[in-house]
Amino acid sequence: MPTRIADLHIAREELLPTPNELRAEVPVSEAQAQVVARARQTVRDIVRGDDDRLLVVVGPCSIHDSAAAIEYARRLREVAPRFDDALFLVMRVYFEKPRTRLGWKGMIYDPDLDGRGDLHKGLLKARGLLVECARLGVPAASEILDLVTPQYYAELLSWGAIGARTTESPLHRQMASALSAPLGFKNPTSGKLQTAVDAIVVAAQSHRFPSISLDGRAMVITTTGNADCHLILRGGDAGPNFDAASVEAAVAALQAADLPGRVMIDCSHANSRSDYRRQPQVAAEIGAQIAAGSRHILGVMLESHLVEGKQALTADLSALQYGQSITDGCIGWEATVRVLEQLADAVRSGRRRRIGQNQPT
Ligand SMILES: O=C[C@H](O)[C@H](O)COP(=O)(O)O
Ligand SMILES: C=C(OP(=O)(O)O)C(=O)O
Repeated sequence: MPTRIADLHIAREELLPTPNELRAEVPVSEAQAQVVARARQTVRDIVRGDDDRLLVVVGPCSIHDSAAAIEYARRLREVAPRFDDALFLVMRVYFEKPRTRLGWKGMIYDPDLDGRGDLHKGLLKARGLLVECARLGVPAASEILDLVTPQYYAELLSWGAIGARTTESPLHRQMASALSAPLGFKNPTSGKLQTAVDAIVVAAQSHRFPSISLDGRAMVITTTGNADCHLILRGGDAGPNFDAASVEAAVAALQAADLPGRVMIDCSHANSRSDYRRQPQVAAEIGAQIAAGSRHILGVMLESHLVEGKQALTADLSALQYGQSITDGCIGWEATVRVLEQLADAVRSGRRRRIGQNQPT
């Protein structure tokens, strides 16, 4: 018997459809592609400071129920025109969750919420939901965690994130250099800003690395680099980093690397000390900086769902409450609208203040 040295820890192997096959099953129309392309251009303009509105990435911590996600998207579409002069709303449509230890890994990995891990179904549902968002005219945002799955859906994103746990990963940085959407790098969970600043510099460069083709073959791609990456302050081990002094420190770190001194601030995660009820207060303090005329804040992130709080995922799926998160706690819909109103007022006040002081708007 030959000595077995391969696949000692593989229990099962199953084929997935190729990205092209999945794209054919859930196609994107020209009208939907235009929604994505237009939203990306607006996000790009905001990131570069050519559009003085605030980018607001808002929505559930994770999607586990397509119906609730579509209801959320509809509500966002309904309120968006009220804020259009001040805010550009992009919905969090997050399918892949990086866990601190163990836990549900998101809709792509486990769409049936039962641990079976039907990735084919997960990819179909994820892509279907992104197409539906585009059909509704709602720009979508997601964290890109896996290195293979983006080929199945990333062309539908208007904004992407590399999370706190992967900002230091060279593989995620080079993957970011390939992505077509503008993208934020979270500061790592340690809170060390330089890691995310380095990531932005790396992602802007061209890289050559192995990937999977749309026909499902191994290939080498050469990227041109993604020039539309920015920093997201999400707090860290030492506590929050949304206050004016932290923003100033982040701006200095970016400028020292010859990058524009502009950041997005996450109101959740370590900035809320993982308590969703603190998000409105964090947003209010960010709003105060914007109202005082700061142009350093390009965007804000909120974890928000139809119903506030979070619930445990158990084997009894019938016990799940519709519209409530099964990962991080979220603010509810009414609180979300109030936060959006306050942020929009802050943007308008900041504009007036800069005009009064003859500063560039
Ligand atoms: O936003 C999501 C969570 O904060 C992240 O996935 C980590 O979650 P966990 O610490 O509950 O695993
Ligand atoms: C996982 C997330 O955040 P972070 O990477 O900051 O923990 C998230 O935004 O869903």
